[in-house]
Amino acid sequence: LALAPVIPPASTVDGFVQEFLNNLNFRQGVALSSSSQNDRYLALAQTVRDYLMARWLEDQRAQFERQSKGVCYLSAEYLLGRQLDNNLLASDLGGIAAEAMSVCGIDLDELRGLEVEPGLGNGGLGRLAACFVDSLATMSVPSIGYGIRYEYGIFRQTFVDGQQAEQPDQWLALGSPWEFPHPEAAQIVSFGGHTERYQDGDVERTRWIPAWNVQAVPYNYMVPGYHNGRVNTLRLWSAVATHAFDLRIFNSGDYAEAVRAQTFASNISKVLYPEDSTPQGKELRLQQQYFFVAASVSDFLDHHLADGFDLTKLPDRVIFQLNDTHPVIAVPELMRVLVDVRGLEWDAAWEITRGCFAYTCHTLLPEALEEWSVDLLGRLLPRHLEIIYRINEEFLAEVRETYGDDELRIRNMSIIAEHPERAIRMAYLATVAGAKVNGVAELHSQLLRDKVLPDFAAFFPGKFTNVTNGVTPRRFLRLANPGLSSLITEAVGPGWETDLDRLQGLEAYADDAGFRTAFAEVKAQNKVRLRHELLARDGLVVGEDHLMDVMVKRLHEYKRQMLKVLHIVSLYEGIASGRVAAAEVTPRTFIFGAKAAPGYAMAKRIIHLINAVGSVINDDPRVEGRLKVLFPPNYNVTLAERVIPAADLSEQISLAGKEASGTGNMKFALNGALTIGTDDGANVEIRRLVGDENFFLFGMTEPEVEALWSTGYRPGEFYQADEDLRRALDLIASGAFSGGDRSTFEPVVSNLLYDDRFMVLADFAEYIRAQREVDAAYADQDAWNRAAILNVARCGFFSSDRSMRDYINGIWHTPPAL
Ligand SMILES: CCc1ccc([C@H](C)CC(=O)N[C@@H]2O[C@H](CO)[C@@H](O)[C@H](O)[C@H]2O)cc1
Repeated sequence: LALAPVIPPASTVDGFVQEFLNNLNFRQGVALSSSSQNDRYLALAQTVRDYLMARWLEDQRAQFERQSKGVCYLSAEYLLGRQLDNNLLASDLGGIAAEAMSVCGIDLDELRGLEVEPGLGNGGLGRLAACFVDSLATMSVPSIGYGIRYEYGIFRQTFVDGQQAEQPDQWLALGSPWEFPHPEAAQIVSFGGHTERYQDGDVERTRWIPAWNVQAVPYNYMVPGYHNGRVNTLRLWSAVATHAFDLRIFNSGDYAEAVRAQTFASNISKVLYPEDSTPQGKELRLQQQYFFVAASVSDFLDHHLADGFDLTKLPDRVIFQLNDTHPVIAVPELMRVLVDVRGLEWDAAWEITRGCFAYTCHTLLPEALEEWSVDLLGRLLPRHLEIIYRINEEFLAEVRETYGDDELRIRNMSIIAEHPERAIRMAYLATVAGAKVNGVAELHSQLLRDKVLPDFAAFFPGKFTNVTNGVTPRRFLRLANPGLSSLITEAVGPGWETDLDRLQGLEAYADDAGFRTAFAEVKAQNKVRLRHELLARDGLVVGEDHLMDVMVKRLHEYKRQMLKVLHIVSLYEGIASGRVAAAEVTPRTFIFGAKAAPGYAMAKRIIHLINAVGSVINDDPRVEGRLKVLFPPNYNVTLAERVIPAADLSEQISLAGKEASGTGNMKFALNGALTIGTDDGANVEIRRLVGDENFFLFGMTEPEVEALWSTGYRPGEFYQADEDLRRALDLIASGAFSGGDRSTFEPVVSNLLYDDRFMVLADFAEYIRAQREVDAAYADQDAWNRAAILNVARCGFFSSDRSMRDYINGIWHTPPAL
């Protein structure tokens, strides 16, 4: 019986109904007649799980048996989005489920609306991890995603008087049907304490005497492949105390003390840090990083290697991909386990370790590169500090061998920064230990080599590479845009979902008037759907037959939401002043979606300004029907799936050299929106593939930005020289959007006039020029739709499956196990 295969339920409507009712009755413990909507949703989720379970268990067994090389993706964030529809799509059960639910008198649509998305990430990095694990499963690549099961994900954003307010994200409150706890596979993770040397025969060894421990309890999530019968695992760790409750203290009446250990421990996986660019250097953050990394490394060594596995062969068995610097403490952790626990020699252990890691950098902002103070790291992880010191010593010895006593270079390349305080440069540690280091778009990887880590690029020839990001076409095209998906299938046949280059087949249809009409109809339908969504969700009214001008991404000054605001204010000022006839302005609805890190004051002011501008414009009869500014709160994956298919214009307007890649830009292009953008991140590759004529390029290039910066950038000069710019800034400064109170947005205006680190004023004129081209182009709907179809046809490259192929061929060497 033990070896008997697990039989999934019958893939028939009756089979599904039976399974559903079983779950409702026996798992939820309710009868259909008395069941709540949430009971029905949970039972539905459990039923879909049951259909995927057999594949999952078989896959786990087969992966262990095969012992072929696999990927362990280490990420502090996974922005998964809702699971129900994706799992129904992957298992091709959508039709059966809808029918089965109607047999039970249930509206599947209502149930899918109940799902709370797991917001276990901030933005680009977290969503990319989710797209990558989806592609790895769909490509049958042996892999495990490891991360943290935060009790509270990214905060829920609401607006109070137009200002961002944050509420805790209680995503687990109504149960989480997609997770499987495995307390039996818990790992012990230690912290603090000290190290001591001891003699082991003629070998001097080190042992770590920790001060305290916690348990890491794994929760498994299914990652189903698309129509390939495969299910990979995402294992997220939750922290609990080793001794949850002290009865003796409880009986002494000190209840808080009795559970202090539990509270202390569970704090580790309590909440996601909402920063996505500036590390706060908080101890709890380092605890979180070490917690999931230590649990993951031990989990893999303990549960995924065949008995008697020869650890020197580990690099042929696994690659740990470091999703930015957040999991880099895994490097000294593997060294500790190999040397202190498994008893290997240092050199043998280092040989293994540097063959097992690769590092992806996701940023260009110097302030986003993590550094941990030697004090903090030494106190929390004393053994790891020792190991990092030795790694650095041996590395600098090699540097010295190559360059001699070039002290400046030594200091510049040292993993240990000396000023302002002694700190560990985590990006340097990742680069020294990683077999490969990659950026996430060609320009980004070039700048990594030339500007961010030039010494390392010179010292480690062949180590630096590029893998341009991608997005999963299952969620962001097939699921989010069913209208366009069926048009594509009609045109190029089925199968493009797992072979996105087949979109090229659409090229010919760009010249087919009938297809253009059908395409335009789909876009119009998606706009109607969004109109209903925003009205129901936030009471926001999308303009009829408006150009949908969309900017959705985290709020950050380098992404330049302020440039978008100045464009809107400039249009409004033109009409309000009577200088421009309203009829001359292309009717536009501007949609913003953006969360600001709670501690990022300027970002929060800009959110306030966007809402303030919106409420004035939306209530001004002079621009009625011409300009609309909508800012639905709490932008997340679910809202993205609604907004992106309805967009005409995708705003990718960061200062050149600042956005590592962007992935929203890819999702918009694949959904038939045209991009207005700078030559930054992956915009460069999008423009190259879709053609200059199908892309609205503007602004300085990265070298021009460098040149202007180095010659001294004086934003005030641009203000003086550009009348439109001056009028727009003056209108904001006048208090026109703050009830006449000039002080409200003064900090935003003066920051642009006297600092403007991301050169909003310098690129304004060019941006306005490009926006006028957009107006002109949009006036010819047929030409616009032709360009939009060509964007879809030429963006198959931006599938995360292609990204995975690049990682597999260039970094991991983990061929699919078919
Ligand atoms: C420690 C604070 C912190 C947290 C997250 C991050 C991330 C690296 C920020 C991030 O999400 N970067 C984005 O990663 C995407 C996926 O590669 C890129 O497409 C975006 O350009 C990049 O901003 C930096 C610093």
